[in-house]
Amino acid sequence: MAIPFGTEQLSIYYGHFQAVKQISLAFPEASVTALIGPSGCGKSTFLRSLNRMNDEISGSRTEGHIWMDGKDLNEPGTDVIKLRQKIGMVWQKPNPFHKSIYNNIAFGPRYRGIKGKKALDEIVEKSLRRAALWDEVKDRLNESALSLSGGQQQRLCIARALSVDPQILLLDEPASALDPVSTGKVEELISELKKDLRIVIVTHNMQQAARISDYTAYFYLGNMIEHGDTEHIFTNPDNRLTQEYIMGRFG
Ligand SMILES: Nc1ncnc2c1ncn2[C@@H]1O[C@H](COP(=O)(O)OP(=O)(O)OP(=O)(O)O)[C@@H](O)[C@H]1O
Repeated sequence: MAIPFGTEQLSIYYGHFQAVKQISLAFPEASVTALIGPSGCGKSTFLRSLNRMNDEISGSRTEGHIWMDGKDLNEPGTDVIKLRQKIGMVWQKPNPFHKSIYNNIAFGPRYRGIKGKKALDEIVEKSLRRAALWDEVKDRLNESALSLSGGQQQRLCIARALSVDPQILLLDEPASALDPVSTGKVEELISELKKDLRIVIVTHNMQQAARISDYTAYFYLGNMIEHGDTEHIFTNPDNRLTQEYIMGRFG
């Protein structure tokens, strides 16, 4: 199968319960794909499976394929640590390490074997600049990351994911815990980052999905009901279920 990055017939179970049902979805480069749908429809489970994070949940099982550059990431021999460097993840609640701002960013590169101060300084600056946080923190790099505001902490988590040069960024409701100003900054950042990355975002915020995504997939009860250009999904969806959700008639 020649999908640069995407799933083929992906199913995910918790015990006997099937949370994700045979979803095939490709993620084009330099684009944002939004996963939308009512609570419990399988968005986060699907998102977490893309870098094999869902495997960490005991009792979960994934069937089908996750393709990246011709390799099936769902194969048992996959090195998940390396995989998670290529496919970074940012969670709903900012979760910086209890370390300095600098060491949050330097952690991943050090783990990969980069030890020199100059090289680490460069990565820290570059990652913070890419996450639009450098100007706000450049004079306090040795302070605790926990001294930052919630919105700054979330951009720090994005910078941390960027520090190991991922090709793909998975974002699970990254702005839902943030105030409108911080949300705007994260949205601007996503639009900037997509120039170099594939981004997949779970969001409950329809306006946000419409604003920042190029493609939208609508999930319902573990099925992907519809997928296509965001403009099409939001203005003239093919499926009645998608339309009802977008119009706020349920969910
Ligand atoms: N660890 C788990 N163990 C058992 N079932 C789970 C687990 N995590 C999720 N589920 C179930 O899988 C289904 C999909 O959950 P998931 O969190 O992926 O949905 P979601 O669309 O992301 O929901 P939300 O929008 O509320 O975050 C739900 O029925 C949920 O109860």
